[in-house]
Amino acid sequence: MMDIRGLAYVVAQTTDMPRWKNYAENVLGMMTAPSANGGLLVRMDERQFRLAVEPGARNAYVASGWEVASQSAFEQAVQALRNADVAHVLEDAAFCRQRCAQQVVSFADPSGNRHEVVWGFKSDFAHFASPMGVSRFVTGGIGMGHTVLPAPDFAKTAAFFKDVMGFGLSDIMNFEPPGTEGVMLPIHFLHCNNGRHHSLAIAGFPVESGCVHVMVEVEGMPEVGRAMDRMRAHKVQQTATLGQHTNDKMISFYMRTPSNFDIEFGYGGAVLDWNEHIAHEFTRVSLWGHDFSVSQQQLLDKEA
Ligand SMILES: Cc1ccc(O)c(O)c1CC[C@@H]1C(=O)CC[C@]2(C)C(=O)CC[C@@H]12
Ligand SMILES: [Fe+2]
Repeated sequence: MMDIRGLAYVVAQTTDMPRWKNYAENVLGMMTAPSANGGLLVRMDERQFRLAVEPGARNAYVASGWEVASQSAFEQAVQALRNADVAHVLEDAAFCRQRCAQQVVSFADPSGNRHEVVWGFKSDFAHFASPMGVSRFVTGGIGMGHTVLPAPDFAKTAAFFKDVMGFGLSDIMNFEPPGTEGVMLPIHFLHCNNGRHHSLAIAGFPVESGCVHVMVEVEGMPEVGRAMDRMRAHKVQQTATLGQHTNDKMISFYMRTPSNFDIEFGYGGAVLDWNEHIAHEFTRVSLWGHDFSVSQQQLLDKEA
């Protein structure tokens, strides 16, 4: 079984690189640098990148990068893929350079989402200086945040993350899509070997862009509010209002990225001790706020 320490990075693709650069710098408040392959490396901390944007044929999510702590942990991860008969590629030196890692193994989960397991990140330890004055993104030992992936083949995908990738179940939500009755779509919130409530969630429905959302976390409530101001100033589509989740206590809002998945921008997520946690099912998305109908409303406003 793998011993994953956190979400190291995510990869997206776009048909409009200048739009992504503008979004990353002026809305998210992250640093950017051009990459060797005509893409964009987006920085949230001292690492070379946490979000890689590649030129592509569509606007979509490409891959999730998962970090293990050492070469032996990497070999153990590859062995877990072999033992489970999962097709995988040990990426070549040029690819590893692109990902700023010593070694990369790539594979797909049973729902077809691409994953990369890496060890040994590269960093120039340049000071993180947000172009929008964001003090700091919360990364480090708990990873860059969380990602929520479509898992239409739900049971197989849940088993894959538990049995092959070593994730643990934090909690469960059975989601009733608005306007439906009796339809229950499962969402599992999963943790790896760090204190973040979830580094991954899987949702039992397909998503066109390849990802439901990626969560990034800042250090204080003013930084969340200032990001909302920038979202409005740049006319970015908001997909949920400010609110606070019941399970990880995160205070966050949601907005669209140029790659058509969402970013959850939050503060104050719980860091848990897994020896004390008890898995449960919750029936309420948020303690307060998080109106996910605003994205629909904005579309209706546009049509009117
Ligand atoms: C319920 C929840 C707990 C913690 C999180 O970090 C988190 O993102 C969520 C929301 C999950 C989920 C979503 O992202 C897409 C829109 C969903 C399906 C809803 O409409 C309700 C729950 C939402
Ligand atoms: Fe989330």
